[in-house]
Amino acid sequence: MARRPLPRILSTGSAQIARSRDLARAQFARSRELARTAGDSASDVLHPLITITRGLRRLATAGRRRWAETPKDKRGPLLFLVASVILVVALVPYGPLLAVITVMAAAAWQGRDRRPTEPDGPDESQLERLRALYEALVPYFSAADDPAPLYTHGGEWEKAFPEFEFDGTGRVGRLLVRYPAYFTDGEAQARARIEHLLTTKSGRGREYHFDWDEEGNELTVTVLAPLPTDIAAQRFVTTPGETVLGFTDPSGVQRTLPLTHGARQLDVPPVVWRTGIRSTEPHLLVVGQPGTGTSTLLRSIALQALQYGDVVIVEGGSTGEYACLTGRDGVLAVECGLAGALASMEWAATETERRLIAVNRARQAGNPPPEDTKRPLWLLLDRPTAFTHLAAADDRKDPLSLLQVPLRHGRAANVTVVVAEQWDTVDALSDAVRQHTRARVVLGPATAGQLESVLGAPPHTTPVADVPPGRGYARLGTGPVHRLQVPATPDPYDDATSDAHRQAVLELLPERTAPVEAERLTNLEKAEPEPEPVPVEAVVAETT
Ligand SMILES: Nc1ncnc2c1ncn2[C@@H]1O[C@H](COP(=O)(O)OP(=O)(O)OP(=O)(O)O)[C@@H](O)[C@H]1O
Repeated sequence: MARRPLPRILSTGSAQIARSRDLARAQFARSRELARTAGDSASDVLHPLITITRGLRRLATAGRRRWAETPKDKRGPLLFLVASVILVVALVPYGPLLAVITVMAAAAWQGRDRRPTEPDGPDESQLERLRALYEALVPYFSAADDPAPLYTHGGEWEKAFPEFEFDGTGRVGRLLVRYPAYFTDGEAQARARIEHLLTTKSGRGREYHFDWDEEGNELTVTVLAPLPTDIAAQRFVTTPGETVLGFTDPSGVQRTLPLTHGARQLDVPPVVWRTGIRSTEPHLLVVGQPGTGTSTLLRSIALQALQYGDVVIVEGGSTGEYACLTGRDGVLAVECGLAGALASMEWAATETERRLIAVNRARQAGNPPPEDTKRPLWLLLDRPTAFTHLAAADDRKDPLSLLQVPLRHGRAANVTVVVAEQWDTVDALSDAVRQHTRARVVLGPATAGQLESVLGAPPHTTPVADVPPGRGYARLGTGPVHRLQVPATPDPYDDATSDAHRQAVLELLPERTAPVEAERLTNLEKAEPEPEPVPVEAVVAETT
């Protein structure tokens, strides 16, 4: 079909608009150029005056400091000496003129710019580093039949590295690498080879971020600053339903969190996990090696959850790391034994069903959800697979199998499940746990394969050799993989805990209400009516 021409009035009108827009842009550029030239000339003319003024200010400050440092009993003689000098200068022929010239010369000398002049380009050792990097990349970024290769031995590295920055130690801090279009940047293995090479050649012991621009055939390598490891647990500025998992890089998230760090106030980018009815990642799985901080993360989550909800803790490690929470307001149970874990999980499954039925009934009657379904309930399970083995040996039900209902219907019933497991037992987790925990955290050292198996995507940063406790990666659903540092939330009953961190955790603990709390769960169980079958359509509606 032939394209119809634009009506004449429209085409001439739009051409005029475009012409006037070009004219305005050119005028704007010209006036900006004029302003810049005028600014440069003014600063050239005024430069001596600026230097002398700066020098006079420095001389005055030095004089004031000298006066303040002089002991009180010596100030009288000093004043007398200064007055005598002024008198002599005033009486000597040309004295005042000479004095003014001397003061101006001294001020000019004092006011000179003392900043070390920045070198125009890289120094010899930095050039050597760039050349070495370039040479190392030649075998990966060249092809025998390339008529104009960007990478050749002894070639021009300046074309391959158009932008670079060095840090204070003389190592590369940021580098823009251009590569030929035929490099297979879509293949994970090809990328990994380049990333590994750049990491080793640019200096080990640091974390690097790799940003591949496939369209532009460019790779930006950035050295990441270490995440702060000593931020103590505290009340975070969040809304109900938000949980701070830890802190990350400023480039990864839009938001910052005001924090207290010792005597200082900081704004730190957080990884915030949203739970509740509208959450797309209603449950969390944390995996790590022993001692990497998984229990610390669960304690941090518990302290935040207790602000607005109730918490049930099931601890398979039996290390007593949650003893500080026992009997606190809102802590329904802290279970370390199989019988207790089974009872808690049975109650949790029944409670989830009860809430679901109540919410569905209210909806069908056109009413808002009842009040007793709104308070968030958190089930925190630390190494629950330990009970799987015990239950099998004792011929009893596996507490993990009871998690199916809270995992499946928890979102609609305001029930959130957090499971922490170690690498060696992670395979023992049920399918339901894997399927419904869409928020994921990996703490401590892990191979690229392990990270991908839990997070579902590789991180864009390199791992460090020495990983501090609480360091790892977080991914919420299908979002980006963030570097993560969990806030220091140690067990306050641990002797190794520092006083400042112990105090920080103790201040966040709710009031102790035991022994009433110890009986609360049992009472709840007794008062619980027999669960009614959940209407199938309603459940489907909730979970989609
Ligand atoms: N975010 C953190 N900041 C500072 N120290 C931490 C952090 N996380 C953990 N630690 C310290 O590391 C040690 C181990 O932490 P944690 O007990 O939480 O690890 P874990 O993975 O649960 O291991 P385990 O199950 O063997 O106890 C503790 O001394 C703890 O204080």
